[in-house]
Amino acid sequence: MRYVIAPDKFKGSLSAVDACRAIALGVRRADDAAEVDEIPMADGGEGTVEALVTALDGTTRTSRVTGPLGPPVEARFGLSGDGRTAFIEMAAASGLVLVPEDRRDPTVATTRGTGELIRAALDVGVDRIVVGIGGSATNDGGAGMAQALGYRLLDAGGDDLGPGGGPLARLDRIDPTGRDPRLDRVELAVACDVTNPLCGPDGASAVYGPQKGADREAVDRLDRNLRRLAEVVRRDLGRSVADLPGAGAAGGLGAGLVAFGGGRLERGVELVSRTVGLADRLEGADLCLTAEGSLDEQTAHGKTIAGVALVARDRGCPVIALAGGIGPGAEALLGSGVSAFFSICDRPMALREAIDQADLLLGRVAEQAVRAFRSGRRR
Ligand SMILES: Nc1ncnc2c1ncn2[C@@H]1O[C@H](COP(=O)(O)OP(=O)(O)OP(=O)(O)O)[C@@H](O)[C@H]1O
Ligand SMILES: O=C(O)[C@H](O)CO
Repeated sequence: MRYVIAPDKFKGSLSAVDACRAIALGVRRADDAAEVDEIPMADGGEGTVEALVTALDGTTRTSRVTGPLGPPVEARFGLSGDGRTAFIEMAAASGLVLVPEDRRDPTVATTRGTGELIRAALDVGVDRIVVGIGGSATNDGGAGMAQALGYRLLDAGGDDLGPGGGPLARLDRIDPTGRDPRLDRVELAVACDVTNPLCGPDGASAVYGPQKGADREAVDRLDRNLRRLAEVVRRDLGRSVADLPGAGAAGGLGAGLVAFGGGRLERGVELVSRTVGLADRLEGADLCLTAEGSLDEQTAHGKTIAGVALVARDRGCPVIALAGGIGPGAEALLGSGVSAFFSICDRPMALREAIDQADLLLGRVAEQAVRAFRSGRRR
């Protein structure tokens, strides 16, 4: 039988590549004639570059860029095997994981490093850039990225704004004169991990500000500032960005990539699925195994497992989902292409233990799931 293995990462325990490997071992134990296609998946957040580079036989490069709080970080980006497409993950340059918990502050954290990574990709001469956005430390609407790409964001006195979502309160006008002209020659595809709009109760600041260290007062201020940015963008650049689904991903970087880079926003898992050719690879497959660290109501709303299941359903391929933890609302997946889901935990255990043994546990449950599937088929 032919199996497609298309898991996301298990945050904190396994990368998507590791998860593929663990599941494949289990599948082969249950079916020694198994034909296995391993496709590491991602939703735009952390792990996106690794998944795409692996799926497309690409290579990686490292660039020294401005970190979220200023001091430089070494950030990795990917190139497809043919060198035509670059894969960037905003979290590599401007991610929350780069900032210790007690220093998280989206009023000062900047996306400048992400803009510098885009410049590094332009230096390579690619004609398409895929930017995965999510897992950010920032809430600056892509202002820092814009500055790295040559835009000037000016206050009423004609001074350039400093880094972060805070200074946007003083934004008076945007001067695009110094914009990197190479942006006109590339296609910018943006893989968003969420579909939130830029502002308001469902916007970037209100929903994701607190996890980045914003208190109530800061959330209100950041929300007003992003609204101001959207107004000035509309007036000076002629683009309406605030209400696009995904505009509020990565602290409004979604909106910024459309406004300053002419990007197109897409749900991350859909863009990744298309880029790795998931639909074609599912054609004629007997079973798809997908997985993610945690499976709950959110998963059903467009995260990796749900996205993989939709593509598989279109191809008539049954899907079994495996997860570290299963939370309330997971049943919603059963109506959208997932035949069954299982937790990898085979007895009551602490999270630490489940994380430490994730590859072993994942392989075991994959093996049992395939045994059950095959015995059902034989009847
Ligand atoms: N091996 C494991 N066993 C049990 N639970 C795990 C394991 N690995 C991860 N988890 C749980 O899954 C959670 C992370 O879920 P997941 O990997 O789906 O990331 P996420 O935050 O939903 O990712 P993203 O926002 O990038 O989509 C962890 O906080 C942990 O509770
Ligand atoms: O970075 C963030 O703000 C969240 O991951 C949502 O995109």
